Amino acid sequence: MSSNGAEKSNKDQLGPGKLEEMWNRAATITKIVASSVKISETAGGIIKSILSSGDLKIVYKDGEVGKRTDPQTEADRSAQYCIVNSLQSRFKNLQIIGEEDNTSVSPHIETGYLSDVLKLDERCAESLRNIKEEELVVWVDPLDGTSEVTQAVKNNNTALLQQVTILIGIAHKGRPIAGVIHQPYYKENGRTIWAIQGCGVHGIKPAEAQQQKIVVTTRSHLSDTVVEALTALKEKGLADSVEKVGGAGFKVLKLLEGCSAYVFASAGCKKWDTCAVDAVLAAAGGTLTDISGRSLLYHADVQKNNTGGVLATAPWIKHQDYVSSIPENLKNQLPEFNPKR
Ligand SMILES: Nc1ncnc2c1ncn2[C@@H]1O[C@H](COP(=O)(O)O)[C@@H](OP(=O)(O)O)[C@H]1O
Ligand SMILES: [Mg+2]
Repeated sequence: MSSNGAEKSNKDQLGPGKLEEMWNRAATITKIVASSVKISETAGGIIKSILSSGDLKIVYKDGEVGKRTDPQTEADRSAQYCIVNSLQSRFKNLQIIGEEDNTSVSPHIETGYLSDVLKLDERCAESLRNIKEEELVVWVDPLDGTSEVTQAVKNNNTALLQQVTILIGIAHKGRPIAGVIHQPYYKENGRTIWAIQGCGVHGIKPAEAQQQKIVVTTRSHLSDTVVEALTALKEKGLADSVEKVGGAGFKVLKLLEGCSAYVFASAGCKKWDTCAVDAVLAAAGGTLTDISGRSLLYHADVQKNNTGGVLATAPWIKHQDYVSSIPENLKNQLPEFNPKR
């Protein structure tokens, strides 16, 4: 499915000459984000079509039978193929690291892009505009919330599907500078949220400060350490209630919609789960670190697991209040993972 829908509608509005001129003038980071928005939406369509077939072709990437926590479906594989190959076909020197193997029974390439991103190009700082393709690392989670997908299909619980997101994060010198989050089951047609450092967040209006402090956490990877962290936050008045929802992408969207913090005091979350949401949340004024308050690093050779856990807070929250309230013994159990650079 080479869908050129965005290009077609862009041409209608701007004319092909103008569009080409904008593309040629745009910085590399702008072009990658403009393409990633469209690619994530095409990957979302692929996921929807596989899920509607009901045949997920599940394999497990971990554990003994009966204890497995890390499933992979045909939707994960096909979405990954589309994202990685579409980006690579246009940006040959990009380093791309995806959650899944790059195989699929139904290969799709997307060549379109969103012209609205190009319109923001001039707002990009010169330091970002000068970054070369080969200096960037792209972290791809083709389907965040895979456990929720398998349960949604098994139990015919379609409400769980809104927790699915597609995440494309772009890092430079180990820090996230841009991100795309596509939520295919948001209302009828899905939505895409994207951000480039210094150019704001698009596709959502971040919520203002709230009275209630609602903390979001995992629904499928709960552990004793997560429970201990949540208990400590409740005692300090930083968690009036707790919502268990799937996926790093969906949890950060909840932070942009009024929840106060995303707490995962455990080690299973990976760099592809956090890179895009780290960039989007930072652009909105929020913060994502490990549970000890250390920034996460996204160099190509970094350890993939976020062994220090994940702690993210909404734009209106003082991040340090949450960091300080996590018990020290938990911080010691989830040690520093970042190599000294
Ligand atoms: N113990 C664990 N084992 C495997 N993956 C884990 C995990 N804990 C967290 N994750 C990954 O972190 C992401 C968010 O998890 P959660 O919804 O539990 O907060 C999920 O990404 P995927 O859905 O892309 O696999 C999930 O697989
Ligand atoms: Mg994920």
